[in-house]
Amino acid sequence: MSQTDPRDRLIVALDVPGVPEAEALVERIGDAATFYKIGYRLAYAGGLALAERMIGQGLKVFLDLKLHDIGNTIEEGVRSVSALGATFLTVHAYPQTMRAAVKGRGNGLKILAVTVLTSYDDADAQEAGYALPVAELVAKRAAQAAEIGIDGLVCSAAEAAGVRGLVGPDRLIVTPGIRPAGADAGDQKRVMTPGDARRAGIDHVVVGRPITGAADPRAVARAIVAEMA
Ligand SMILES: O=C(O)c1cc(=O)[nH]c(=O)n1[C@@H]1O[C@H](COP(=O)(O)O)[C@@H](O)[C@H]1O
Repeated sequence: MSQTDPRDRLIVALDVPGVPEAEALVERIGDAATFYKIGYRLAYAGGLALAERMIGQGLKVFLDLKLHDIGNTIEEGVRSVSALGATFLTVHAYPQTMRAAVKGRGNGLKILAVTVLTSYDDADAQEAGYALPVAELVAKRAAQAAEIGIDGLVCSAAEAAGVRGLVGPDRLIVTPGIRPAGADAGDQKRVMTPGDARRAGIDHVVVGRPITGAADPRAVARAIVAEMA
C-alpha cells in the first residue's frame, strides 16, 4: 500500500474484545480501510499474533500500547515490538520514555508520543497534578518530542495546528477524538470532524466507535476517507 493512498489517512481502532470480533470487523470493512490500531484490550487477548497476520496480509498496524516505564525497560520493550513489523507504536510523552523508545526502535517502526489524552480537559490535568493547562502541556511535550527525535505525536485535532508549528513538517500528527458530524462524542472531550482534522494538517485520524459500532462499518469508513480527500 503506497504512502499516498488516501485510505491510509484513516486508522480504524479495533477496540473489540477478541480476535474473532476483530477479524470479522476487518472482513466487513474490506478494502475501505488499510490501517488498523490494536490497543490494550485486543493486544492482551491475542491481538499481537493477529497484528502479525494482518501485516502479513499487507495491512498496516498501529500498536497502541502507550508504553511508559524506566528507560531500560522501554528500550528493550520497544526492541521486542520492533520485530513484529508494525508501522506505529505509542509511548507516553515523558522525556526519559521518549529517549529510550528512540534508542530501541528498529525495523521501520515509528514511535508516536501521546501528548495529553483526548479525554482530558484542564480540570482533569489539574486533578492529575499538572499545573499547566492542557494546551500548554501538549505544546511543551510536543517540543520535547521533536527535540528527542520522536517520529510523530498523538494529540487532539484541536491542538494539531499549534503542534505542527512546533514540530515542523516532517513529524507525523495522529489524532483520535474524531467524530463525523452528528456522531456521539462518548468520553472524548476534545473532538473534531474528519474534514476539519484534515484541514488542520493532521496526517492520520484514529476512529473507533463511530465505525466499530455502526450498522455498516464499511460505509462509515468510506465516508470518513472521502471527507478527508
Ligand atoms: O493513542 C490513542 O490512540 C489515543 C490517544 C488519545 O489521546 N485518545 C484516544 O482516544 N486514543 C485512542 O483512540 C481511540 C478512539 O476511539 P473512539 O473514541 O472510539 O473513536 C481509542 O482506541 C483510544 O484508546
